[in-house]
Amino acid sequence: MVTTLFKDFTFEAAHRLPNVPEGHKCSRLHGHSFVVRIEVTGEVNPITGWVMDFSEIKAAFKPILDRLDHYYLNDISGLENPTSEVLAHWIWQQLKPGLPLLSGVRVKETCSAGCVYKGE
Ligand SMILES: Nc1nc2c(c(=O)[nH]1)N=C([C@H](O)[C@H](O)COP(=O)(O)OP(=O)(O)OP(=O)(O)O)CN2
Ligand SMILES: [Zn+2]
Repeated sequence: MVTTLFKDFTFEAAHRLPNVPEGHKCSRLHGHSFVVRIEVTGEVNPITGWVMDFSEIKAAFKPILDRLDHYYLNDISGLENPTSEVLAHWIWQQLKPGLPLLSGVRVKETCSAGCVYKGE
């Protein structure tokens, strides 16, 4: 049986979007309480009853979370234009080598807006 697990993380960060049209509100410095959902897809082990321990997802994501929480995202290499889309792709690239079962990265900037990246 194959299932998809998810684990949600939150972090606070500031950003601005440098490539939006002049006068766009997002060209100004502002912050979000970002919510990131990490999804992992795999076979359920018949003995443990899980694909992997949720704590393994937490451990894999922690070093990445620590690079984002309470930082100015534009200062991070690869996040010079930190849209939700760019951030989701960046997180995927950082996380996939250490979490091969990764199947999705969802980034929510606000309660009503965000994106999902599921690999190329
Ligand atoms: N496709 C994208 N569009 C926008 C992004 C993005 O990353 N990808 N980002 C922004 C801004 O960062 C903005 O802070 C969030 O956008 P928005 O949903 O417009 O924010 P509001 O809370 O002001 O939304 P309302 O529903 O209008 O209150 C913009 N667009
Ligand atoms: Zn924003």
